[in-house]
Amino acid sequence: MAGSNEMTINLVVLGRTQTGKSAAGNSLLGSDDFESQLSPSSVTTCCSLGHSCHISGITRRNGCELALRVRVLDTPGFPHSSLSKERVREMVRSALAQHFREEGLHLALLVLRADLPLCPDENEHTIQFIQELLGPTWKDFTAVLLTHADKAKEAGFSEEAYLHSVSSTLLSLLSSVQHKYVFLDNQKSKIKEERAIVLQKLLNFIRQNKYQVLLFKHNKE
Ligand SMILES: Nc1nc2c(ncn2[C@@H]2O[C@H](COP(=O)(O)OP(=O)(O)OP(=O)(O)O)[C@@H](O)[C@H]2O)c(=O)[nH]1
Repeated sequence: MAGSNEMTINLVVLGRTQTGKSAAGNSLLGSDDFESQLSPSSVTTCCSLGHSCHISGITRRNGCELALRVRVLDTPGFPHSSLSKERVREMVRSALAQHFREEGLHLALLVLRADLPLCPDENEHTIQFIQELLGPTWKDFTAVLLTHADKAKEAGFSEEAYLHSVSSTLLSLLSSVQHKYVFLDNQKSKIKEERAIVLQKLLNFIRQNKYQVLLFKHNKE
């Protein structure tokens, strides 16, 4: 994960199609690596890895500034408009093994839209999908990324008011991942300061989990 004065964090974005996974990946990387667009069918059809350049001013170790490097694996959504659940799962599993086999995965980001309710059936399928991918310790390695925070704000919700109004399904999901969640406005988060705030929150989650990583084995497709 780290040289003497640098640190790399490995992330994967997972979730339903059109929730803003690719946009979130771009926000975290500060780039346009991933194709992100509004579409009536799923845009992302394969996994791809993007990495940021070295970012300064985010984190320190023993009083010394570390250059942070972020790697993000973008994935096709689940459910997907043209790929089966099994196909998406195998593609993601194989990409996790290919890209994070040596260094491991620090954090999976479950991407949900803050402006849409999370319903029990959808939640159940998503959790099952993540559990199948990450295994029994998935809760330690998962944080929720609430995209479209701008829309929730436009509708008059502060973060606090939002959390008072959300479905019990989302509240219980947030509780099961030890309240590791971040609101994200993908329109704004390429701004340096906004991006730094989000990255610092993710680093705190990784620190809370003692910098542990999930390792993946190659499996024959
Ligand atoms: N207003 C707003 N729009 C967003 C936000 N995040 C994503 N979008 C828009 O949502 C649409 C879908 O975003 P994508 O990044 O392509 O979503 P995805 O989950 O990768 O989509 P698929 O690859 O089709 O599964 C695009 O038009 C984005 O600009 C956000 O935080 N706020």
